[in-house]
Amino acid sequence: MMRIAVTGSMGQVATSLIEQAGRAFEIVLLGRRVFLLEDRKAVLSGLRAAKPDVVINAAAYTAVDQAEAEESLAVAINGEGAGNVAEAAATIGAPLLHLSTDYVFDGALDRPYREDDPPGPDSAYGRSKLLGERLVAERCENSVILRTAWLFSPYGTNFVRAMLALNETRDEVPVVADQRGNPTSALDLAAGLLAVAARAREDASPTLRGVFHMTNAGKASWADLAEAIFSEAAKRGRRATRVRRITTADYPTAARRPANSRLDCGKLRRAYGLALPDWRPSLAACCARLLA
Ligand SMILES: NC(=O)C1=CN([C@@H]2O[C@H](COP(=O)(O)OP(=O)(O)OC[C@H]3O[C@@H](n4cnc5c(N)ncnc54)[C@H](OP(=O)(O)O)[C@@H]3O)[C@@H](O)[C@H]2O)C=CC1
Ligand SMILES: Cc1cn([C@H]2C[C@H](O)[C@@H](COP(=O)(O)OP(=O)(O)O[C@H]3O[C@@H](C)C(=O)[C@@H](O)[C@H]3O)O2)c(=O)[nH]c1=O
Repeated sequence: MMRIAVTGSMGQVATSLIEQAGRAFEIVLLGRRVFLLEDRKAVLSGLRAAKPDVVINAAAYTAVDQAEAEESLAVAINGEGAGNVAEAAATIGAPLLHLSTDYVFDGALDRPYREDDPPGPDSAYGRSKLLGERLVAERCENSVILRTAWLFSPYGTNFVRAMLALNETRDEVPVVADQRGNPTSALDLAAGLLAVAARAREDASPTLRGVFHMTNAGKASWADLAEAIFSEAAKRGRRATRVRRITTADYPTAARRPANSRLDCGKLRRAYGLALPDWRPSLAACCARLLA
């Protein structure tokens, strides 16, 4: 059975990988208790001891607003830390799947971003993730960098869980309507990552390496997503919370987020024959679980 070492034991993606792997893949979780990404030697000895066929780096500093005040920590984990994982994966000879984000783009384009569009992050989190992409590409040729976006799942911290918590007490919630992206189920993403891992292990062709976008199909603004979440809640007899559609200027945050961060996933479909489904049924399934 294929053995996959996953960094980030309690994270949304790591937990979703465990759920989707079932009995088909053996997942070895390497959480913070095993090593910190910043600790180069510990990363190498931890990955060496795990003896994986493939490594998935799902660990990261993901607190977007907090990163503005802690950029050096975000860079140490998402930049240098990702580089440490890449160096270790190259040393042990395992292909690496590394996760990155739509926030590497500034959001000025008015179409979905392609892999070769120039990045230009406006946030500390985005800059730290872009450095991670560069170090992974430099230090591990045998790597696949997968940019995803707007993750939701029954696990961890995410926008869907935040909205369902607000639904318990609020009749109306203001939500920004002028940032557009691709809401993505971490469970759908995990299924896609396992398919990429299996293929990447068998086939080292250059067309299967490099940067790829992987999100659910379909776009939304945060306000659209909130409306869909509250509609799922109302269907199940919960409060009918309304969304007040506001602008980014009406909702000041420490970090600047892209106005458009939709990702074009055509390259993944052409190279790997993979496309994730529309976000709406996956959102409904996630809400059904959280509201059960
Ligand atoms: N969430 C989102 O909306 C998006 C996420 N991504 C990317 O996807 C990946 C996974 O994200 P997600 O699962 O949501 O993240 P989470 O925040 O849910 O989990 C991240 C995990 O990283 C681990 N971690 C944090 N700091 C360190 C450290 N210093 N050393 C080792 N491990 C550490 C933690 O592991 P432990 O459990 O052991 O404490 C934590 O559970 C990340 O690369 C992220 O940038 C990309 C786009 C969107
Ligand atoms: C909670 C809340 C947020 N918002 C806005 C703030 C922000 O512009 C937007 C999203 O807010 P959040 O802070 O929940 O999401 P954010 O942390 O920006 O999510 C990002 O996380 C990182 C890890 C990624 O890589 C990105 O792809 C993306 O998923 O919604 C509202 O308008 N109303 C609200 O009640």
